Amino acid sequence: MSNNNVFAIATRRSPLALAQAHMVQAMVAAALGEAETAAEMVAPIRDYVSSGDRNLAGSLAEIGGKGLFTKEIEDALLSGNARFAVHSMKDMPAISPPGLVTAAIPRREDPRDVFLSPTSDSPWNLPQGAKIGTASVRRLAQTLGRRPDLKPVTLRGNVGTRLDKLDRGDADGTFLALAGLRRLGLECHATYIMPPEEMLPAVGQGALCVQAREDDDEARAIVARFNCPETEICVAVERAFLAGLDGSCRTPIAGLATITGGEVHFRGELLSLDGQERFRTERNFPYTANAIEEAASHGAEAATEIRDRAGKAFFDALGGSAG
Ligand SMILES: NCc1[nH]cc(CCC(=O)O)c1CC(=O)O
Repeated sequence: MSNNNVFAIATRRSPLALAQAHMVQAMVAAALGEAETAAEMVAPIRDYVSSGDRNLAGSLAEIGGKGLFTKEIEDALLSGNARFAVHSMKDMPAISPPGLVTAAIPRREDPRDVFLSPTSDSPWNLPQGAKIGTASVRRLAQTLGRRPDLKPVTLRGNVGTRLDKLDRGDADGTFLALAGLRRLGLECHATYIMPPEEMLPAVGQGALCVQAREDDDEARAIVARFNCPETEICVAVERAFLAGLDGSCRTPIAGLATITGGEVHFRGELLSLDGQERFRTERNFPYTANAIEEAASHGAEAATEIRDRAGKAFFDALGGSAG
């Protein structure tokens, strides 16, 4: 496993993944003290087609859930073909594969979801029985909870593909992460930014994960320079909450931590697939940089509370492993 001097960055080939990899490429060049014009030389981008991208039929849950979008890229790291990998934090499995670590979490982009529709200014104002296009069990449950009459349709594919499908009338409305739209320069397509009170985002949404080999001290030291301690704490709370509840994407789970005035504020929720059952909790605690484990313990404790309140029957009904 040779560490060549080039800091190659592995990524998926989708337009969003490439945009994110280019952002990290610029950060790596800056951390190395290189001019932006040298970025492609010092940190070339190597793109891979993931099994998640190859299997676009069916829902994520059916195909096999999280990990599908990360495996090929992680293999590139482990084999030494790349020094870094860039992932959406939202797509990361609960547990890091052996030999790899999250080496940096850059400052988070806006974590909120957006609603997109050619005809309606909000999901709540869609006509009776309208088609809502989403493959996300979380977004669907959160929507059906308030609008059980809406008809779910699958609208998978890259962000651009989904916008095309929406224009063609495959659905009357859909949801996307604001972060992704922004990174693609497509924010103008957003119809309505969902307040977290109306749609709590997915755990990790809007954050990036810069992964490296655990034993690659040189690579880890470089990206540590653009790690964002606040984002790291927020992601630690949210991911501990997710891990404590299930961690798969078959369960409608949402979680968002924010920091204001030196306080971490966390909200988490678990829903039934039809959104009719909903368990919410909150935690507030002082922000301390680097207190990752303490932050994670708040998320884990919030998960235990929700798990107890929901009860075994709730998880059995989901058919999940979170019994
Ligand atoms: N599930 C795919 C995925 N993974 C991360 C993002 C958005 C970017 C982010 O959350 O940082 C998206 C698309 C979407 O949900 O709209």
